[in-house]
Amino acid sequence: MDKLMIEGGYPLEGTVQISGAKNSAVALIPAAILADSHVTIDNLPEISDVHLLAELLQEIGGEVELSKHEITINPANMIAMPLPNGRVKKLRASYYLMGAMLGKFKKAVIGLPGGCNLGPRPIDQHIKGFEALGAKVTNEQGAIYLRADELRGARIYLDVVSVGATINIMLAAVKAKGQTIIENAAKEPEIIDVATLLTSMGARIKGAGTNVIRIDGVDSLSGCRHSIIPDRIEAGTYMILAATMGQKVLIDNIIPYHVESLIAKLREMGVTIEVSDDQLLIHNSKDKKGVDIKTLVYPGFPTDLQQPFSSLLTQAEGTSIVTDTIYNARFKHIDELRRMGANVKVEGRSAIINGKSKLQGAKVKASDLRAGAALVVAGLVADGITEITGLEHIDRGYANLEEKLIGLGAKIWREKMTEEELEQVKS
Ligand SMILES: CC(=O)N[C@H]1[C@@H](OP(=O)(O)OP(=O)(O)OC[C@H]2O[C@@H](n3ccc(=O)[nH]c3=O)[C@H](O)[C@@H]2O)O[C@H](CO)[C@@H](O)[C@@H]1O
Ligand SMILES: C=C(OP(=O)(O)O)C(=O)O
Repeated sequence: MDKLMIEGGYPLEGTVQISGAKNSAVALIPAAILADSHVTIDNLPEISDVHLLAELLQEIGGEVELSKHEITINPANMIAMPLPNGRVKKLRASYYLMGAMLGKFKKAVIGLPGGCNLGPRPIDQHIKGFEALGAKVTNEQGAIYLRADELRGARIYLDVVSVGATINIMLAAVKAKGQTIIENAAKEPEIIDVATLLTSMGARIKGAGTNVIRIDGVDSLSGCRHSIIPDRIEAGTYMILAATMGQKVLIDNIIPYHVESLIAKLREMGVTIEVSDDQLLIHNSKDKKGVDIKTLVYPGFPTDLQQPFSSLLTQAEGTSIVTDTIYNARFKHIDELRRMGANVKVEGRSAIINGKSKLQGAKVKASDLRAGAALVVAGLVADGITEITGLEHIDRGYANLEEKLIGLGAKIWREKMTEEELEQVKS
């Protein structure tokens, strides 16, 4: 097992290329199950979630060719093999196997998903959707059993705006008989990306990206080629890094419209941002002001950027309040930031950050993916060396992290953990 080492204090300058979106890729790969022939997906990010899903598709008989930035899936010989354990627990998006396999085979057995531990992450809205389409759903010893004689379109109102439930219901509904209407649907760009792939496969979907999605079921779906949208969360993380430690950083291969809430908050802090078609140029300012943020569903401020943004706020003057309305326990990075010298306390669903603090390198642990990103931001600005364990979380979502940061002038590298450190991780 490796740990990430950062020697802080070096300014960042240059260009960083943004990879394809993790949260699209992890839905597009399971969506390929629904096709009758080869589906090729490019602009694929090199992250562990993609590898895990490729292996899961192979477990059910898929032929998968995976190269650096492209995956081709031939679903022709797939079968409804139960996947109750193992890899499904290692990522969140394995829940999309429920919708895709139910849509294709009318049955599936899938273990409960893993993913970042951010407090309770129920899947009741996914199940409500599957049941409305005619599936019988039971939870037996931690695995979800789904079975339907026939899937029939239905009107489904989501009680909670959920990215996962919206996509999962789309996957189950595209081959159902008749029309499905998803009301109070999530509007994230990744939902549009999945709808675009399904439409290229022959599905009939209207309204993706709005809060009402209409799906007219079709009998069969064919193979196609699809290119993944840029990762707005990875882009946002580099924007935050640039605002923390950058001089002039160009964020390339990005859809600026997808990060408008972050652009607005960075400008409010005093950061200068030049926006063009698919690039953003960030000029850092030494005198940044603290701001308050509240995470909301898209197009609000994304919860996935709340953690790295907290690290930036430790470097801004004054008091900032960060409130997460999506997850009530997404503050595991705060204790680690305090160990590095940040003046932060958590009260209920908010973190109160008093800046500006001088951060000191320390041994810290990434408890989840974006907590890891928060610690990378803090490590780059801190004095001395920061050692980050829990890299398996960071590797789920950041493609070529060290390579990209070294390209910007950071001092960052991986080292093997010592026996003693491995023991501590296990205990
Ligand atoms: C793989 C993927 O795309 N992950 C993203 C997805 O996660 P995920 O799809 O799990 O997140 P959701 O949008 O479903 O969750 C939003 C909120 O709804 C709640 N909820 C959700 C489903 C449900 O059936 N019942 C319920 O109560 C959740 O607990 C949470 O409080 O969207 C989150 C919110 O933008 C992001 O943080 C994750 O990066
Ligand atoms: C919470 C996240 O991922 P997941 O839903 O895959 O755990 C994330 O990407 O920040």
